[in-house]
Amino acid sequence: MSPQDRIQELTAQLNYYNDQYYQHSQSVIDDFTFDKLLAELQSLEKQYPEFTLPDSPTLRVGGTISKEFPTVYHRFPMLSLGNTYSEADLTEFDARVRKGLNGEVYEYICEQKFDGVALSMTYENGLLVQGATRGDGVRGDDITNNIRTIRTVPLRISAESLPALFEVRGEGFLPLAEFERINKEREDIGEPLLANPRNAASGTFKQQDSAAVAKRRLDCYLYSFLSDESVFSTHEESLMQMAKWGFNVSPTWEKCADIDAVMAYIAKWETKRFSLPLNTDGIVIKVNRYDQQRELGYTAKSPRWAIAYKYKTVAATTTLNSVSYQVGRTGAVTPVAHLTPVLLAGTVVKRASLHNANEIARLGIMLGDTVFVEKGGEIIPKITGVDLEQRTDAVQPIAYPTHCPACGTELVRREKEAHFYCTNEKHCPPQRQARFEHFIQRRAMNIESLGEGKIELLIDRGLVDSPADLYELTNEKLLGLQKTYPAAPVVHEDGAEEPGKTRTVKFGQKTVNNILSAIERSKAQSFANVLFALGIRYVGTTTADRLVDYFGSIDALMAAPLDTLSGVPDVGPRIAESAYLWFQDEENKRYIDRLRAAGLTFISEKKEVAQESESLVGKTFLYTGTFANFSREALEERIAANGGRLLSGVSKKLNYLIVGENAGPSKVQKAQQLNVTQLSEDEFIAMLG
Ligand SMILES: NC(=O)c1ccc[n+]([C@@H]2O[C@H](COP(=O)([O-])OP(=O)(O)OC[C@H]3O[C@@H](n4cnc5c(N)ncnc54)[C@H](O)[C@@H]3O)[C@@H](O)[C@H]2O)c1
Ligand SMILES: [Zn+2]
Repeated sequence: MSPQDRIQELTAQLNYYNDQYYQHSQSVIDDFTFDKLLAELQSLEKQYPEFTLPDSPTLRVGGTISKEFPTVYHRFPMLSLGNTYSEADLTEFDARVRKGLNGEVYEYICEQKFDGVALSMTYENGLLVQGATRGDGVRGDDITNNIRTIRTVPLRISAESLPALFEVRGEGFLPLAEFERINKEREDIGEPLLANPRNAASGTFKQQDSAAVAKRRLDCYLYSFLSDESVFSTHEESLMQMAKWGFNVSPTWEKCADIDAVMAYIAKWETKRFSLPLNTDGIVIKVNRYDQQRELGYTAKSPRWAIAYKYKTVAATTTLNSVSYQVGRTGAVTPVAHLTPVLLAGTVVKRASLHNANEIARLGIMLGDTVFVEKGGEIIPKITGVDLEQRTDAVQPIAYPTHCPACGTELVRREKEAHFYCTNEKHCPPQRQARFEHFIQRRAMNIESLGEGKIELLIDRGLVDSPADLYELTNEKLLGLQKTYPAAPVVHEDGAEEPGKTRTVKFGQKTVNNILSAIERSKAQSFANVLFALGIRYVGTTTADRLVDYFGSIDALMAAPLDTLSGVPDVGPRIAESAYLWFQDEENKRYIDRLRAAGLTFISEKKEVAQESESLVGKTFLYTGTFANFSREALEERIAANGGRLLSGVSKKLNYLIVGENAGPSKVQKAQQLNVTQLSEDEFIAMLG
């Protein structure tokens, strides 16, 4: 292929990857390969500048702006960072810095390279007025409402030394624990899993509904402070002061006197980074003094005073010994790879998820193969490929089961889905067990005292088959039950196995009392909780809330035609069909009858709001007009959830009138006459604390 053709090919390919990555939050290839292709293009363009295309990805900073959000111009451009995977390049970077600074003494600040989404936040007179994405570096998306949902981003900040106008920048991310929680929930209701925390964060920030964004607890680490006034003289000062002001600064940064100290920092964090609450993909090295940063300046894409060092993915090779199949709550069958134990980034790995049959086919993997396992930030490592050179004649194809490994029912594959399913929903043992676990969780019936193997024992002894049976348990049936379970073996770093401790589940009087009272209390759980507890595919807590708001009772819901169901806000045709079919099933109808007879709640009462804080306790409120961040309901909910009281009109008893756009003039006037304090929307938000 001629250089010109190759340049054309790479440009098209990389532009496609960039578009998928920044606009659609999808990684089609891994970062290392992406960076290699980009470097190849860069070097070809250097050799043959005449072939550089006008839309070359080397000319711009990553993402573009999207149509859905208002566009904002950055006061200071948001650049990318030069990056490298080699220490030799770092030494070169250091040499360039030394040369650029003409023999002056300089220091570096090393930080983690957080793997998320670059965010910019502008504060005016201490108030957060704008939050934006990096976009193309010059203009980004105005996602202020979404950024406001990040609890660690202060909505208002007051300190004497703060300039009237300043900007902070940082990385928005989805903490790993939150990512796992969301995926667990998605698995529970049968939704496809999110691929990785970075793409999930980027996708979340692009959502239009900030209430949905708020449900995912995003976070943000700040790493830069910008203002026209010169507030600091070093990056170090800015990090320390931002933390003091109450911004969320990760304490992982360090000052390094020279490039050797930088190398030591890199070595230190190579595996330690896996203990951080978020994914990182390297280290960012910055010259500490601002005057020296200015001296070194910028290229079109990135600062000359900083560079990112990226870690190569941590991989190991081991042998695939066998594959077992797990059946989840919704009947989805997931293959699990059993490996010869191998040490990977400080932990012993002996199992890896293979996701589904497609993944096995894609990898072309066979039993006995030598496989590559990689550790991303996720807790379960993944198999990324096969070392074909090591393949022997002894390998065996992986025989994907045609029948459920747990109950023998023939597996089916639904249209457009990657998983095979066992359809024996009610009686397949792992599905039944998972159905109970779903039922007793806090967000459902909250009978968690039945956790940790107790359900297993009840099922074992034939005391329960359906969750409705829980309501027929008695002291006599439970007291004294006992079973000892063999425990999983413990694997050491050298691969040696040791039998684990056995586990005994025992129902003493205290345990039985706890269980029976939790079961009794569960009858008071709200209709939304009960609806979620039923375990209808795709019906998560949010959908359950919507359905309850709309129908108010199980009878209305069960009588609803499919069309009505799919017309409910946030309930699409897919969820509607799943719910509709579930309620048509005779066995499900009997199940509901039994739960109803047991006294569970199947009708909604006035909506109760969960308490958020006591910041408004003892204060009374009224609002007028419309608001950027709240619907009327949401505003009323915030007042109640923070302990405030809503009044129905302006009177002497009123403390605050919250004034929005197009406020009613009579209310405002009366409030003025009675000396009632008026609040803007932002001021109200700040009061929430
Ligand atoms: N896999 C794919 O398909 C694909 C596609 C496009 C881009 N990418 C990846 O994205 C990279 C390009 O992304 P980019 O332009 O955002 O640049 P980058 O990831 O190389 O570095 C710049 C970004 O680093 C972030 N950052 C994290 N911690 C920081 C800290 N402590 N200080 C300063 N900045 C910090 C900021 O968001 C900043 O914008 C590529 O190198 C590639 O690895 C992958
Ligand atoms: Zn089964």
